[in-house]
Parts: sequence; structure tokens; C-alpha cells
Amino acid sequence: MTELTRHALNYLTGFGNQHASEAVPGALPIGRNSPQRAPHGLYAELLSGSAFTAPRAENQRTWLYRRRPSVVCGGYGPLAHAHWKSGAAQGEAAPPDPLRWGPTPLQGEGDFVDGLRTYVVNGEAGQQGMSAHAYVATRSMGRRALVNADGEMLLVPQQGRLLVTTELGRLEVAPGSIALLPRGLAFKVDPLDVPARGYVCENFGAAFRLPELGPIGSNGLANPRDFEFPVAWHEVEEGAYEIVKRHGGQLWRATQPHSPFNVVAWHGNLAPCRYDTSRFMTINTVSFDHPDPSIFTVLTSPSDSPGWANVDFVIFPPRWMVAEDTFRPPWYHRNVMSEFMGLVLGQYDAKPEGFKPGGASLHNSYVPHGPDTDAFDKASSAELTPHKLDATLAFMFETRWPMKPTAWAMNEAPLEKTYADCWQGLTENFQPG
Ligand SMILES: O=C(O)Cc1cc(O)ccc1O
Ligand SMILES: [Fe+2]
Repeated sequence: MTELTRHALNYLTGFGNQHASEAVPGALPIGRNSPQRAPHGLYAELLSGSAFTAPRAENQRTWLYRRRPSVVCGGYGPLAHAHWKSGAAQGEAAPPDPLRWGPTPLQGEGDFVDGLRTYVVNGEAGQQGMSAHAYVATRSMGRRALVNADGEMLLVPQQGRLLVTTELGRLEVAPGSIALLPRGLAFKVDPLDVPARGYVCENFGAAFRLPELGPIGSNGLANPRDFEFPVAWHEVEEGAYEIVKRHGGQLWRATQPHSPFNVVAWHGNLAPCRYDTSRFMTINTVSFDHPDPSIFTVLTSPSDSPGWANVDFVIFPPRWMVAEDTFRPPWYHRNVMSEFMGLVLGQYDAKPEGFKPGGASLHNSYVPHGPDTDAFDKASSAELTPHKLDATLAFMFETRWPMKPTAWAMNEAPLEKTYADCWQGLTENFQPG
């Protein structure tokens, strides 16, 4: 039995809060960040997530008090990885068809980094845009840590709990929950159940934040208090670590003589967190019509154009459907924004049979899509009594930049050859006069 299954981890709560935590009493300096000698012989180190002069509401930084500073590290050399891609330049030209993949196969051995496979890319690593990946992990990362200098990582586990160890402490993340790992922070992802499978959004744009609530008011959707942050924890075991670094859309590796998880105390508002999607306060119509899916936004990474997200993280959680005189599933549509979807659990109402947990779909910019023929037929004649969509969790990474599938997604992943056939039964029913 691991230490974790015996003792639940502790968490600090509140998205955007200035948190403070110390694993050893007195390790956190009081009243200043950089005393001449930090307590207990620790080194003070600043990690920033925004320009120093970013507006206060968007300014993110954390002070770390650690046994050795991060600069004590060997030189980096390239690390080969066949399947982790980033930036539009690493994608393929693919036809503007709707694409769908079956569940990512669970075979193969490897840790979280080995098991990353990129579905789609856009933008440019470290600058703007995003990538969507699948992961399959069958073993822990051991004495190996990942630092993504290009972007923040949003983990969406689909099966198997994860122990995420970070410089700021540890998070346990189960399917149904997500983890958000700031750009530049060292972490490792270890499966607590094997094999573990899930999805990752790598975000090269502005850091994910809670969406504005507008007329909804001061409560609702993802509430800030439900985001949980780790308490300080440092690894006591001595010995070298391999640091795997994502930088400039490539992987690099170096060895350092000590663990990067050597932060004894920290304070600040740039920190990893987890969020349980069952705490999402879902809003939907109580009258008629199917609202835009933006009402299900958990987190958003804005771009420089107001309302045009670099990427949104949207969920389709369990919810009551009560709309009167309404076609209740999503409408048929063609959107300028591009939609990558995954399914954690259960069925998705627009494609109840064809879209499988652990699978994915891509409806790129202006690619027409909507409910499949079966879903259309059922929803067009369903009795419109209140109905609970239960035991379901789909999600979407929606981005303003068209996505390019990778060579893996087109040639090796379980791409369905006949996905578009699911709409061929939508016959013409027009009855003039
Ligand atoms: O295409 C999809 O399945 C995602 C989606 C869901 C919805 O309720 C409205 C629009 C939309 O793109
Ligand atoms: Fe859509």
C-alpha cells in the first residue's frame, strides 16, 4: 500500500489566491521575500508566470525556499521522442473532414512522458496556440522530472488515478478531476492505477483562468474555492534526477545531482492545482433552445482579441435536460472556432454510440458537424419530459486557431475511416406546402 492510500494529502483552496505553505516550521521568511540568509539555510528562488509589469490582476509569481536552486543542473542534450509534437509546423496537412478516433490503445510500457501522443497542434510552442495529446502511463517516472518551458499543461485523466508530484507539493488526481500545471514548474506524473490513460492540453498562450461570469453574477460554473493546491513537500531521498525539458517545441534532457522536489516552503499565486468537475455548477436553459457551449467553460486562456480564446476548456457534465419544444442535443453547426473533444465517461448526447471513452474527435474550423442520424431521429421524436443525462463526462478544447492533426493521429492512432457516414442517413424530409 502506498503512503497515499493510507494518508490523504492536504490541500490549500482558492483559485488565484496568494497561498503560503511550509513543510518545516519557520522555513517561510516573514515580512520579506529575500532575506540576507533565508531560514534553515535555504535558497530563495522566484518563479514568474507573467511579465513583472503585467497588470496586478494577471500577475503571477511564487517564491520558493529550497535546498538548492534550480540553476544547479548539468548541460542539456536532445532527447528523442517520436510522438510529442507542438506548433503548426509539426502537424500534417489534412482534409477538412470531421475526424474521430477510437480509444487510445492501452498496450505498451512507459511512463507519462514516454506515453504522450499528440493528436493535434496549432500556433507555435512557447508563443501562442495549443496542442492536444493522449497519454498512457504504465509506470512511475521514478527519478525523472518534466519541466515544460513552452506551456502550461492541463491533465484530464480518463482512467486510473495519478499522483502528480510538483516543486510545490503533491496532488492526487482521479478521473473526473483535472490538474493544471503552470508553465516552467518541475513535476512528475505517476499512475496510482495502471494502465492510466487520459488527455493533455498544452497551452502556449495566456495562463488558464476562470471565465468572466457576466450576468450570471458572482457565483456559479467553476467556483474558485473548489480549486485545490498542494502543501509544501520535499523529497528527502538523496540521489540524481533526470530533468526532461520541453523547450522550443523539442525535448531536452540533463542530469542533476539532487531532486528538483526540494522546496521546503513557498508562497505566491503561481501554483499547480486540481479541480473535481463534479463541483461544477452547471447552468442550462429552463425554458427552450440549446445554449451555446460556452456556458460550460471551466477555464479559459484568452488571446489578445476579446472573447476569442486561445483555448477554452469546456465540460459536458451530468445535467438535467428540461427544455420545452426544443431539439435538445447540440444543433448542426459550422464554427470559426476549432473543437477537439474527448470522452472521460459514459455517452455523449450528440453521438451516443459512436464516441467512446478514451477516444477523441476533431471538428476543425468551419467543418460542419452535429448529432449523428440516430441521435437526430431519437431527439426529434422524444417525449420532452425532464431527463437526466447521468454518468457522463465529455470535454472540449476549443481554440481560435485551426488545428492540424499529427502523423501519429492520421497514420497510427485508431482513426475511424467511416466517421462521416454517421450523418449520411440524414435524408431530405422537406414537405413543400
Ligand atoms: O460539437 C459538439 O459536440 C460540441 C458542442 C456542443 C454543444 O452543446 C454546442 C455546440 C458544440 O460545438
Ligand atoms: Fe461543435
